Amino acid sequence: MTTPFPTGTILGYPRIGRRRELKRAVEAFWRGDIDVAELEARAAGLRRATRERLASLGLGRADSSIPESFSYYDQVLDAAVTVGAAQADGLAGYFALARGDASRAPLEMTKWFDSNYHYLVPEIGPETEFRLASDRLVAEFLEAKADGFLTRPVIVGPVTLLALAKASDAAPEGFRPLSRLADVLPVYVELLGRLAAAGAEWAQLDEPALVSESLSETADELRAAAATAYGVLGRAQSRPQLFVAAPYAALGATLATLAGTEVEAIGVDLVRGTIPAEQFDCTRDALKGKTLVGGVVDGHNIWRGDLAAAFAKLGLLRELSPHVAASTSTSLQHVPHDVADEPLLDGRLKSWLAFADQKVEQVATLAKGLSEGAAAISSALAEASAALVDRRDAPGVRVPAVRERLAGLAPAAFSRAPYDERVAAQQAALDLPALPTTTIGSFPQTGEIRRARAALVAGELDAVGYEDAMRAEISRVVTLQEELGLDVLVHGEPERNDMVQYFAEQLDGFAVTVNGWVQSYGSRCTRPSILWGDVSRPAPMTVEWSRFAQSLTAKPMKGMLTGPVTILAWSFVRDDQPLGDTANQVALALRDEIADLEGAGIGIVQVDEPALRELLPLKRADQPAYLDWSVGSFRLATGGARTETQVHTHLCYSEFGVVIDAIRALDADVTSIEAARSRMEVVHDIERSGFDHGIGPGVYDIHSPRVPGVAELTELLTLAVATIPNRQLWVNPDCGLKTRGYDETVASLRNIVTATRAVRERVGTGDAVGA
Ligand SMILES: CN1c2c(nc(N)[nH]c2=O)NC[C@@H]1CNc1ccc(C(=O)N[C@@H](CCC(=O)N[C@@H](CCC(=O)N[C@@H](CCC(=O)O)C(=O)O)C(=O)O)C(=O)O)cc1
Ligand SMILES: N[C@@H](CCS)C(=O)O
Ligand SMILES: [Zn+2]
Repeated sequence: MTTPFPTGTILGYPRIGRRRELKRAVEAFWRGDIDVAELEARAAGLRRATRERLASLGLGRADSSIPESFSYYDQVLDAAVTVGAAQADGLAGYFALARGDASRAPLEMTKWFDSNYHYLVPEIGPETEFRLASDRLVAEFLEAKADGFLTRPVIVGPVTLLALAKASDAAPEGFRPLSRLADVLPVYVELLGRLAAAGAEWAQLDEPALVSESLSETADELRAAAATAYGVLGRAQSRPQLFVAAPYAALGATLATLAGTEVEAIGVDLVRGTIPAEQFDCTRDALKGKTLVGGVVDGHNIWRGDLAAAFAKLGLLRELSPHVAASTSTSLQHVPHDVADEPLLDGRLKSWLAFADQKVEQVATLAKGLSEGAAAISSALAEASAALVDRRDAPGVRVPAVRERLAGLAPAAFSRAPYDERVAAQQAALDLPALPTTTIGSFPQTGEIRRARAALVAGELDAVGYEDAMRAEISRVVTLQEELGLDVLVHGEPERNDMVQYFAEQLDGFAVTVNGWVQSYGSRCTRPSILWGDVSRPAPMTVEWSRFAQSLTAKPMKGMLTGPVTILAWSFVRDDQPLGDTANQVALALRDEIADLEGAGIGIVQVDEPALRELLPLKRADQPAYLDWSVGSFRLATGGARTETQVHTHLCYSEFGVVIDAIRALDADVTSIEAARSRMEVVHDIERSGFDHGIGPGVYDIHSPRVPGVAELTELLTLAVATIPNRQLWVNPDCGLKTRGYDETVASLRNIVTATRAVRERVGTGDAVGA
């Protein structure tokens, strides 16, 4: 006797904890403060609290509507470990895969679709031996069952796992992990068998790869892989009913492909995607009693949204299948826990918002509407609609002065002097050697710095005391860099809680949260700001810190800003106007900041855009328009810089090749990018692309506690100088140093300077770009 799919569910829930309990437990384990049993006990406590919470918000205890979506670090790593594609000896071994240890480098990390979450990239080759190597998913299901919950285990599906993996070092040229699909499927079959034996009635397989057009596989290849995979899993002898979820964009023709297999439920993202009318006929025939799970509540964003419109979308789905369920468009891992947990947010703003818990309630409301009819939820729909109207007309949402300034911009505002002219002017203004060394901006955010900020927030330290502490830290960092012999210095960003939130706190049009933590990767979290109104800059934001830092040294001090695209990407952004319009408002604020930095004697300004790749739409047809506005907003921010001001930008977590044209179009004088984990593979992309501005491929992987040795660094730099003209090359770490400790940072930077000097001697001292 099979049970139907629940009428309301979510694809996943935040796992870090309302007060970041998981972060604290995992980091305590890494420090050796607690043992593995204590870590497991705390994680189990968190899972229990989550199930209870979800039940209290309206999901059922016994109908498989609560997803079992916990992870100690990352869901892709979990799937890789489960099928034996990554070897982990216990939890310590699992974390070593993620973070590296004395004997091995960590797995590469990259963006999860178009979110600000990062997953670990499994390495799979012809030699990979798949086997069911972990029973964690079964154990967590049984843990829930023992507490009286019938939950729905969630795992990354086989197509996505392989499509996101990279070829192992041992693999021959051109090898693609997806070619191992037939070999990994028996492991999934075995896992499903174990889940069925444990009593699971439904299992969820996450297959976001099926919606992406940014992977190396074509849509046809992914569709064929889906047909194979779910053909096999659907025919498994003993298994729970299968729910295949395809979040993050439209599933397109693959919906019909999945419908043609024996899976029982299919999840479609109806926030980012639609089902075109022409697909209706063929899909309706194929669906044959399957449940269509409509992702109509936005898992990406925190707006309360148009609940009536969401309900109407579910009504349309009913034309395809009589079995329709309401869900979130993606896992809720991308949003914070609870609006009610924000004591400092303005009440009116709060009424426009829905965090994870409110979204669960929205799903429960929609499910009630599906079961009992629209009349049963009419007051909830009307309240959500009223909040939308209130938001549209509220003060600050549309500010005439901001809009008039943007409307009056001339095309010249988006361009600087020709590059050659800039190189000559910068050469005259700066005195840099070949292969100049620099860092990306932040130095370690020590406990002392964070405690000082916490004390300021708590009112235990006044503004003067806080500023003194930050100035002392800046002085230490400047002295350290001079001692190390770095060429272009930074002030270290100690005063920034986060590279986006710091700016959001000072710009009009933004609100910030107190407890709105969202997992970024592993134990690291951010509190994305809420961009709700028109943006403007009431006062300079960074100038006094940079002026102070420059006063301490004769070397050039880089001013440090976060670019408009990244500020948008890492905030929750208003959804009532095109992103490009909002980005240009932020850009104008940054443009004014750059002018003020120049006025304070700063000759190099870095405008970080690590999220440029992240917002790239998954569908190719949408990419040109995105690149147009994103590049445009960066150029608007930097277009007012003087010819002799050297504009840097920095990107991390991107496959450089994918955004090379956009990087070129940014027209920054110098671009630093992440490259160390992939052992400088990127220099070949740079060479092939003919990129001719300054470029700093990272030589130090700052996501790992490992200190790179002089020999290893020399090897990386030798590779770089052999491939890229010396005059273009800069030497820097992959990214900022804020997550590292001082000992490893000092040792690594010392090695970088030593290796650079050795390579400089070997290659001669041709001028650097802008030197
Ligand atoms: C560079 N990246 C960033 C992304 N997104 C951002 N918004 N910002 C980024 O920098 N995305 C991609 C990448 C990689 N991602 C990250 C994300 C997060 C971190 C990180 O180190 N996060 C910190 C929290 C940072 C922060 O907000 N700090 C605040 C609050 C500090 C705090 O926790 N205070 C304690 C009290 C103090 C104490 O006793 O220690 C408390 O509240 O309990 C601050 O500094 O004021 C994290 O810990 O997760 C890195 C890369
Ligand atoms: N300037 C920032 C960039 C991070 S992507 C930092 O150094 O932390
Ligand atoms: Zn970075």
